Amino acid sequence: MTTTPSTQPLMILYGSSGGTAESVAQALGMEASDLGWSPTVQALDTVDPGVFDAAAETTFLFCTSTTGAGDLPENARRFFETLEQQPRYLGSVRYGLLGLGDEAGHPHTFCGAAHLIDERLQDLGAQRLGPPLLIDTAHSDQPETVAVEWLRAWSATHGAATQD
Ligand SMILES: Cc1cc2nc3c(=O)[nH]c(=O)nc-3n(C[C@H](O)[C@H](O)[C@H](O)COP(=O)(O)O)c2cc1C
Repeated sequence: MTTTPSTQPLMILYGSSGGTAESVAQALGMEASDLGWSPTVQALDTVDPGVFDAAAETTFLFCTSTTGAGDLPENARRFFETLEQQPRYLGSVRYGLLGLGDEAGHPHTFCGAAHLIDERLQDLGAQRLGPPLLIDTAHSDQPETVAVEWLRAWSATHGAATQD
């Protein structure tokens, strides 16, 4: 538990093909509550880039696996296609990023979807808060635990209590 609770909204948006990134996102949401955030957890296909209209008061956390050869999961595609077709300036958007992938199985496209999301958001002016966490799920029995530990450190650095 943090000693300086905040009520800053944290919107956790996930892309997942087989459910692992979804499970990680749910674990992040539960931990984020304990850390004093006001989190929501949603699949990327349940929202559109209009969510960025709330960027002044909301911090975003993207969590995605990779499919194909470095591709976005199906449920993350429409969101980023819309953003590409109807680009908008994201200068007030602050986000954290988690990628899940298989480094040995896909060495050239490891966490490619997370990198795609990162490039698109930064191209539009968004600011990433800290380095992304890239989890090799082929060598991690507990990606949820790894992600939650990362969130504690990330939140201590980038949580509302540290922002003016
Ligand atoms: C068909 C398929 C293609 C994949 N391609 C990649 C890839 O290009 N890069 C990567 O890092 N991981 C790749 N992976 C690994 C998944 O991203 C990884 O297993 C992840 O944990 C799956 O999470 P999910 O259940 O949320 O989709 C692939 C997995 C499958 C089944």
